[in-house]
Amino acid sequence: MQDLSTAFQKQFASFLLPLPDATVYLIPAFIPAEDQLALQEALTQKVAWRQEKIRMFGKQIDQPRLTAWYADAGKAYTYSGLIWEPLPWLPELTILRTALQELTGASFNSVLLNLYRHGQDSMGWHADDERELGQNPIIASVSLGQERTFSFRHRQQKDLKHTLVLPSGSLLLMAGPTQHFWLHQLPKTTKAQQPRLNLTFRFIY
Ligand SMILES: O=C(O)CCC(=O)C(=O)O
Ligand SMILES: [Fe+2]
Repeated sequence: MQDLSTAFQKQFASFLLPLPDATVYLIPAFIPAEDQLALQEALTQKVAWRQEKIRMFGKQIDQPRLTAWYADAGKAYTYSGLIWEPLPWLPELTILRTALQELTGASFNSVLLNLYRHGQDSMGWHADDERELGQNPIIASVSLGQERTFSFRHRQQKDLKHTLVLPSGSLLLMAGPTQHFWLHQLPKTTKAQQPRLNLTFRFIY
């Protein structure tokens, strides 16, 4: 099982969200403001974005976002009922992976990227609890571009909810029992119009 380093836990204690049964940190300025736009543009251009389909009510419909998956060779991942074959790491992704590993003390061997083209792109309620992520996965989620609302909902205590805003350059780190007890989503909005990139770094066993 993976763990956040003691150094990280000390340094970022004040960024820990007050959620029961969860370990979630929101670090607003993980990527310096002056680097955000260039990184967002490079990834938007270079990433091999795909429009995947999902089955809904027996029909094939477009997922409301574009996606891509980069990982170490030999890793296959099932996500949203799809089997993903990894693409080799881009330099920009390697730099981010290394920075995240140094910051957190955790290891990451894959990254799922989401491109929300406008406010009608979204991700529904789910937990990142696939078998290959192991017991208490550490998921490092980096956001670039349009800030969007993100919410948590407790699986058993239905009145427990938490909504936050993910600004450009932020790092949302989910660890411990979070996926076991909570669902999360990125809802649609009529407000946000600009694109948003999201990168979730994971460790696949
Ligand atoms: O776009 C986001 O912030 C959420 C992405 C997410 O939950 C996922 O990729 O599993
Ligand atoms: Fe997720």
